[in-house]
Amino acid sequence: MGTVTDASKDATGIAFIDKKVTVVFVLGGPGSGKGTQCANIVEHFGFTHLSAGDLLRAEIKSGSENGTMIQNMIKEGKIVPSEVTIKLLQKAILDTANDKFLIDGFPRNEENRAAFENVTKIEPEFVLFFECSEEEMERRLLNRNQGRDDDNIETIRKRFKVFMESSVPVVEYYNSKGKVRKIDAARPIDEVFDAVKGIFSQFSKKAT
Ligand SMILES: Nc1ncnc2c1ncn2[C@@H]1O[C@H](COP(=O)(O)OP(=O)(O)OP(=O)(O)O)[C@@H](O)[C@H]1O
Ligand SMILES: Nc1ccn([C@H]2C[C@H](O)[C@@H](COP(=O)(O)O)O2)c(=O)n1
Ligand SMILES: [Mg+2]
Repeated sequence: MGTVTDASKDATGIAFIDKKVTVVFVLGGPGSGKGTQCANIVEHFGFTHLSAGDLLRAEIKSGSENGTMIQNMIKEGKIVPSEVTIKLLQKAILDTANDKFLIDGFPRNEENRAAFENVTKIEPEFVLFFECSEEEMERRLLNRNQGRDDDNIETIRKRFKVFMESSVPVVEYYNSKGKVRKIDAARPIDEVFDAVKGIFSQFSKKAT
């Protein structure tokens, strides 16, 4: 892991990422199975999974000064300002002694994408994109039963709208750079992972 000194910290006190890392962005609609497949990739290929949504939910629980703002935005299905999310991602990357990261649910809009690139100078290796119909995603979210504030039909519909309007353009941006690896995520979990494995074959398998 790279050395972090005061001189390498930015104006917000967060250190620059001065270690060489491999980053894969994992994108897809709400409920497309990003978290489920990231857990499989971690187990088989030794990546560290950073879910932007999980980091934001942990920030709410921690009692941070941004907690109420984040909670309100998540309840409304809106995207939290990039500076907040990027700071959490930077800290997680620096605090982890691994050099391979799955960044799940980020970048969610053009602001996320451009700010991450400007601040961290990290280019993703590729973007893993889970494609699934809204009908199937809605069914999965309503059955998830993890007590998430945003897994109710009203917020789910708002999340779908934000995904189409703000997140799909980010996928299109990376597609124009030849970086998107698209997966049919409507199939059963094991079949989706078979397709994911093919894409990750360039990374060595974790020793068991
Ligand atoms: N291929 C699949 N077939 C059926 N159910 C699935 C599949 N993949 C995931 N699920 C289930 O669907 C629900 C949503 O999956 P998951 O949490 O992985 O989605 P997500 O893309 O991370 O969603 P979010 O964006 O809301 O965090 C979970 O209950 C999970 O067990
Ligand atoms: N880059 C991000 C990622 C997530 N959020 C907020 C808004 C999402 O609806 C919510 C849940 O994310 P998920 O767990 O479904 O990936 O978290 C955000 O503002 N910015
Ligand atoms: Mg998730």
